[in-house]
Amino acid sequence: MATTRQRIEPESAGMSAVEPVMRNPGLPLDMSWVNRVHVNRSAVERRAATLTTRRTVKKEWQAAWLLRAITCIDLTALAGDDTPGNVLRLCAKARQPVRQELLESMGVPSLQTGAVCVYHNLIPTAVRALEGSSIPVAAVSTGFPAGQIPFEQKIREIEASVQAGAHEIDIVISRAHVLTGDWQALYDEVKAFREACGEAHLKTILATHELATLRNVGMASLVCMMAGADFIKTSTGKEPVNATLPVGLVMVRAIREYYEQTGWKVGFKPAGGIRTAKSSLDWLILMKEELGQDWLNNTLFRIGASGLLSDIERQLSYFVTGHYAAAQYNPLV
Ligand SMILES: O=C[C@H](O)COP(=O)(O)O
Repeated sequence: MATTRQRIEPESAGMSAVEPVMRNPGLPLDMSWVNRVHVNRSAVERRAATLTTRRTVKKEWQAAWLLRAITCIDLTALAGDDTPGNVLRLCAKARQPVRQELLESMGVPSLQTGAVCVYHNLIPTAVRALEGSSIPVAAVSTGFPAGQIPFEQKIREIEASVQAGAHEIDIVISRAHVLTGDWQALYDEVKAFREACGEAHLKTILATHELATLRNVGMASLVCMMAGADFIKTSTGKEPVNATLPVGLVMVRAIREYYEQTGWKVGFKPAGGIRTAKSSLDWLILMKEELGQDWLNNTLFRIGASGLLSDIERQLSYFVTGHYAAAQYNPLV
């Protein structure tokens, strides 16, 4: 039975109104800036390792941060066996990510995830299921996850997804452009994707594990932002290694530098393999420490995850009741 615990203030849970962020318009490719990117791997690894040990988030604050993490989740179904039925359940979960009795115990009237993320063919199902809510539908695109389809086909896929009602488009970059050092080709590709998106927001997936070096990750981050990316995203969730804190650190430092140089705020989305409440807190800590409060909301931060919500709900249930719910009472999302 849920008992009422410390009330969670909406602001600390990231549920108060957030100033709209003007979209990054991009700028001409500046190779002198891109070539200046240098990454000291051991310094990055040291900083990533200490980031999450220097700051701990306890009790009420932890519950507030977990609620905030939920508001930032791109709740994802990207499997070969996805069906309209799965996506309907996913959308219901996006509307009500945590049991109402738990929310009431924390004094939180309502909560929803940042977005629902699906393959192109399931956009209409998601759009219908989310009607009347403010939850955007994100679609993966451009031959996700490998991106090994012709350029024209990629453009048509983006246009078709926007036409079908997607508000956000998660594209994969051509890793070959990075691996061959053809930064102009990467810039041109992402700029064309941004144009094809129109009003829909563009998230550029770097698939960092396939970019060979952290320097390439930093350079690709910068080129995508120059080409007009609204978000830079770590991974597809399909690489052998997906979101890691060192890679995230390189990417958020690139975001910070881009902001300092241009005044434009670009969002960040770690994705792939994020399954525990503790790891969602680690990513929030990274954002707070490196980019500050402005990035701690779902206009500038998303977590791409298919299997994170159930652990967060389990931890919130513990916070409210003082014990963990038996496995059969935990949701399967
Ligand atoms: O963009 C989101 C990722 O594909 C999700 O990856 P995941 O299934 O490992 O959580």
